[in-house]
Amino acid sequence: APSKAPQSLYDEIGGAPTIEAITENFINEVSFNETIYRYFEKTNITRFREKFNEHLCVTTGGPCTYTGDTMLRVHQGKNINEADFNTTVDLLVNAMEKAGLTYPQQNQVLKVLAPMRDEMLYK
Ligand code: HEM
Repeated sequence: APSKAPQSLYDEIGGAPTIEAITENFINEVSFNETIYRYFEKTNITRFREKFNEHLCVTTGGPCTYTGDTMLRVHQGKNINEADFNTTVDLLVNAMEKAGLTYPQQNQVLKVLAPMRDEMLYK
């Protein structure tokens, strides 16, 4: 039998509805975390939702184009420290958990995001 092409993580987790659920959960998590919410006080949430969603779609191998700014540019001037970065990752993990991703699926996402860390810290 012909072998099937490997499914992307995007397809495996349920595609667009799941990505949208993660984004929505993440926004919710941030809004309940005083320390991290502080960074987002002046943020246009409509834009953030759209760009974060696209970014997550691309991160999971989905059929999207990211139209936002680079991670460096977006987080520049915020002087994000390691503790706050780690807290934000925890919030993202909660968001993925609540969207039904398994532990290995969550780790796959974090593995793709990990190299972007240096573009965000202390800029
Ligand atoms: C875990 C890795 C992270 C990813 C993948 C990520 C991704 C993104 C994306 C895609 C945007 C939207 C870009 C755009 O509008 O063009 C954004 C915006 C933003 N991010 Fe992150 N981010 C991460 C970590 C963080 C952390 C650790 C903080 C702060 C503690 C943070 C604070 C912000 C803020 C405040 C904005 C809105 C920018 C603004 O209002 O000017 N992000 N991020």
